[in-house]
Amino acid sequence: MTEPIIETANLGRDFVRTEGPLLRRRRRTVSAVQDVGFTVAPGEIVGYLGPNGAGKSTTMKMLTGILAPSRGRVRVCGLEPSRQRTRLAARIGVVFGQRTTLWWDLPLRDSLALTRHLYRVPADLHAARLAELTELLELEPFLTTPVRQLSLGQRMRGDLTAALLHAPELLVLDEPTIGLDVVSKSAIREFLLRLNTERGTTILLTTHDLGDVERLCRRVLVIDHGRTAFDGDLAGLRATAPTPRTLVVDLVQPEAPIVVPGARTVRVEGPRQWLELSTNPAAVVSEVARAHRIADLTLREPDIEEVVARLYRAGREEPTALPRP
Ligand SMILES: Nc1ncnc2c1ncn2[C@@H]1O[C@H](COP(=O)(O)OP(=O)(O)OP(=O)(O)O)[C@@H](O)[C@H]1O
Repeated sequence: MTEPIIETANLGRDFVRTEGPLLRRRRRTVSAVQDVGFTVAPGEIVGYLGPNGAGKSTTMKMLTGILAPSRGRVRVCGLEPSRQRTRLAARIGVVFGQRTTLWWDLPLRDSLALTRHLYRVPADLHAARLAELTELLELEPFLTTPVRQLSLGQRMRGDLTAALLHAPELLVLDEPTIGLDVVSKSAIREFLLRLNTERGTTILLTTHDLGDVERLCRRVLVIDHGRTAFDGDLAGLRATAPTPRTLVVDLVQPEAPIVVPGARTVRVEGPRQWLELSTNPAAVVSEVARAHRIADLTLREPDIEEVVARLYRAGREEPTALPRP
């Protein structure tokens, strides 16, 4: 069996916070990450999901060596991140969507040249990789533009290039498409897919954008309150937190809310009605068609956002019953 590229077990990290009014300040220990355990094999794309404050960034920081764990085990590329940070930096690429590692005042090309020195990449290798990434990420039009003048999408492409010039085995991304428009998001996603399939680069990403998850992640890890709450594929996640499918009915003309067995009309807008299904869609469709004049019908699968939200709610109601694979 191949060695995992990421390995964590019983991983935890506490922070001491000072709280309360000035004269009665108290120190309180909070566990940002309580008990996280998962492994990632080379070549996987894994989405690391969870609500705000669940512990995603803290985990990422432990994986990349920025933070030392308070307890538990973490190995990345066979190294202990916080103790072997420099060696690890040569093997992984990291992009935090809301921050840039590029030099703000330099043209993108010069900023990327400095990155080469940082990672001690030989000049010819750097030139070849830069040419390849320039083509894949379409950097040419803005290579001479100072980083501060780049759009968010252009800067993200620059940051990805900087993270990949030393050809890392693992790419760790924290919110890689945050704030980007639809076209830029799609360009980044397609690029990441190619990187994974053509170069075999392993990718671990946090995201609140469920389009990222649906397009990229064959596997998702859900973290809630600092613990691994789910580890599996999207279909498994959907099955874990069953969320009804919706039948969208376009009637020929507006009508009162439809009443049929096996469905509940949850929304009406003019001639369009949304029916939440609790049974086989075929039965509902034939019943609706029998009793109403229909212009169009669409069956909608539950949005993954809703599925994840249901999983969080389930976790809060019954924390010990969280599904594990
Ligand atoms: N340096 C710190 N000192 C004190 N508390 C911290 C620190 N860093 C994180 N925390 C707390 O730990 C918890 C987890 O934070 P973390 O940033 O890892 O969550 P997250 O899942 O990345 O959230 P988001 O999606 O909002 O980025 C939060 O309650 C946060 O306030």
